[in-house]
Amino acid sequence: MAEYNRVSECVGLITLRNPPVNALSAAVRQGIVDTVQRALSDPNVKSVVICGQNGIFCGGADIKEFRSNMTGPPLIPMIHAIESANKPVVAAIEGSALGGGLELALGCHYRIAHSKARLGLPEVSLGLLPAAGGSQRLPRLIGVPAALNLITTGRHVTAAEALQLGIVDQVTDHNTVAAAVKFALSVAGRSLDPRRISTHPCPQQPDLDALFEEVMQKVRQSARGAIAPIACVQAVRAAATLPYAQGMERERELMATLFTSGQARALQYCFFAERAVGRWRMPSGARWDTSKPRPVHKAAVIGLGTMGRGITVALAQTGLSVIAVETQEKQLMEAKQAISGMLERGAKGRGVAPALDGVIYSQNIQAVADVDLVIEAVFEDIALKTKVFQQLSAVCKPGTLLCTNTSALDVDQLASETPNPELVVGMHFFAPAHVMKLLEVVYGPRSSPQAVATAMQLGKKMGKASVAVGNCRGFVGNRMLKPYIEEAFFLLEEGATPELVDQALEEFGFPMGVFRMSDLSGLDVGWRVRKGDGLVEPGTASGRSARIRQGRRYSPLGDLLCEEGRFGQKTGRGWYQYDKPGSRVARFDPWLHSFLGAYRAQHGLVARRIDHQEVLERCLYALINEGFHILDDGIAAGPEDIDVIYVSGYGWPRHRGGPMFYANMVGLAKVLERLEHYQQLHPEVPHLQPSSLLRRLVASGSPPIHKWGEAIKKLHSQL
Ligand SMILES: CC(C)(COP(=O)(O)OP(=O)(O)OC[C@H]1O[C@@H](n2cnc3c(N)ncnc32)[C@H](O)[C@@H]1OP(=O)(O)O)[C@@H](O)C(=O)NCCC(=O)NCCSC(=O)CC(=O)CCCCCCCCCCCCC(=O)O
Ligand SMILES: NC(=O)C1=CN([C@@H]2O[C@H](COP(=O)(O)OP(=O)(O)OC[C@H]3O[C@@H](n4cnc5c(N)ncnc54)[C@H](O)[C@@H]3O)[C@@H](O)[C@H]2O)C=CC1
Repeated sequence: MAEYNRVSECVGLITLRNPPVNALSAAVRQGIVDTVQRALSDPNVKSVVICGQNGIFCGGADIKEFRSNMTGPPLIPMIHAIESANKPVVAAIEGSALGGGLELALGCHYRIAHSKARLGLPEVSLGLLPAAGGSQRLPRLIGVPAALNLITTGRHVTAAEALQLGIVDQVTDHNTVAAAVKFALSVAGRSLDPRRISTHPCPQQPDLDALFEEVMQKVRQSARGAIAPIACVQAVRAAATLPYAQGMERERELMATLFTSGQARALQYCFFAERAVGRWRMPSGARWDTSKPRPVHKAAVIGLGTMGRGITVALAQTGLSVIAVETQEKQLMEAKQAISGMLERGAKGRGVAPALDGVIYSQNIQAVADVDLVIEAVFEDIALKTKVFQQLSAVCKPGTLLCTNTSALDVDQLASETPNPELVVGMHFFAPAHVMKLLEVVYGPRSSPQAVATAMQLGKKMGKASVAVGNCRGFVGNRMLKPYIEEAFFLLEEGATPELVDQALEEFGFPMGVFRMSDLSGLDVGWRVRKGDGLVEPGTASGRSARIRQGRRYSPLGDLLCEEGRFGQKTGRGWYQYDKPGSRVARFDPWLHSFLGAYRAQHGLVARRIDHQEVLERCLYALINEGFHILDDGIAAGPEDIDVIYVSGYGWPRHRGGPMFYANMVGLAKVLERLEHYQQLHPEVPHLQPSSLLRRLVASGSPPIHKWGEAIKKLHSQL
């Protein structure tokens, strides 16, 4: 709703009231229509101010309404009525003015913002465009290049940048509403014609065609198949080339296509999923709203290799004091230099001072005695980690939380080696840890809810998409990756090439296909794990039996490449070749292709034609199938948890919503049918055996994804 008051005798003050972000629900839109009419028809009112309650102007359209029958007054005529008003209307912007919220403000004649406010048109990140006139008014106000940048990226700007761009007229450090009321009084009676943005022509822009061509090319490249950024460019082009009314018609047409698209559904699902994972719950019944995190002021990182360095930076950037411990002197010196460099570069990007003094370096584990939380990032070796955890238990003050960044070791086993297993959780960061958004917080049966709450809160403070997951081999992300990679290897054996597999996955929207990714992260990583699992054998045996290990189909292709010293980018050779070690541009490698040919001949495999559809079905459905096992096992609390992990940590295209959302879109029955089909063809591949949860969901009528939680509970209670 919107509340109306008369202040300073002749200013009509309209306050949007719809916590928490004053989204433009039907009731709020109705409230705005009614109160604007009231203010305009009151002869005592000379000017109008629109603000939002609780320090936030407006978070835009109510996204939850998009999936329902939208009722209430539409935004476009509402904003038009404000712009056409014969009394000045001033937007008093505190907190955020986003999407429809900024479009509302652009319909006002003046905009005053608090210095801490943020403004933006983030619709593109929801698969939409600013379709309440935003795509037509913003270019008229700030010019085509700046508007293109804001609308195609959806980025939020600070009040200072908004002032510089000309989006707002004034920025205040004081009470924004008071400043806006004062301003509204000062402009009462002035001509409003120059203030109606829709009546302006777009500022002249030399060589408009070249500009749009260049932007379109860039946007197509970065969009990876997303359609909204392209529609945003087309809408701004309409603003630049057509009269306002025709531009609005184009905006409507483009929005009509986007609004009902699967991509918009996927992106809006991601928006809510990212928030839902913060409301974590454990199988024990412990949950986010009943578990109080401990305060963390001082933290420690043990082991300053690749991961420890990034984790130290991420912690220091949140303002924590960090004790960084590394036993090897040379490593310590290198780490110090690297961490300082990362902190300086990060601070420069954010226009703040680097937190160099926030990090204290030591070679002695005793230095961590008074920290609140430790993150261990030493070599992936259970004996070493156990020793470190025992040392930490002896050194740290009582109650210190002990976290491990292990990627594959058993968190429960580590916990059981300490006197206080309830204080142990996994904090699984992804490389580079100060950049990658994802954090898996891994709890064991003995982890206390407070320990989980503390790690989750710390993750949030570091700006991570933090997801609480149960303990199992590979946790959620890497466990699902295993069948995906294995299928890619099998496809090579059967006739595919790394280029074909990667192209299919990249066209689907992954930034890199599985083989380019493997070259980037290093083939030796998986090799070490497979060796540890006893799967690697000398590469001389041939025939089918050589490719069955531990009772299931196994492809030794990755091992054979490693035996050749082909570890990927770091050695300049892997699934592709590179100009030199460390180079990034993957090139076709004739050696690899003759190697594949020889390998198939040795094993009696006849190459067949494999198309993109088979690549996608086998790699993605195998991964999704594992996701259903994970849900069935209770390792992830819901499909949103899996999807957030995949979108924020594994390059799953956001406009496809995550693997479980994708399965829901494709149709569970179809996923099941294709898995059954491939399982019949490859009976020695257990990960193609459809999960019993998938079967049961299909049998129960394939409920939509938001009902899976309920359905799983019901299915489990029937077991
Ligand atoms: C605002 C924020 C920056 C606040 O952040 P923070 O404080 O961190 O809080 P959060 O945890 O993010 O949020 C708290 C809580 O609020 C919920 N929420 C936030 N924003 C919204 C929202 N806009 N709608 C609903 N709910 C919202 C959030 O989910 C949390 O709740 P929880 O999930 O329960 O935990 C931050 O929240 C933020 O960034 N919000 C989103 C801002 C945004 O993206 N805004 C843009 C929205 S889209 C928009 O505005 C588009 C338009 O206005 C266009 C309107 C046109 C629509 C007309 C449809 C016409 C259809 C065309 C068919 C044509 C047919 C034909 O003609 O033929
Ligand atoms: N590298 C990656 O991409 C990822 C690694 N991980 C996990 O993070 C952990 C660390 O991995 P990396 O950083 O890659 O290893 P790394 O080999 O780069 O660094 C490990 C560091 O620990 C130091 N160290 C060893 N024993 C120590 C001790 N007792 N006290 C203090 N320092 C000690 C070593 O000197 C070395 O500098 C491993 O458990 C790994 O599985 C998790 C996610 C991703």
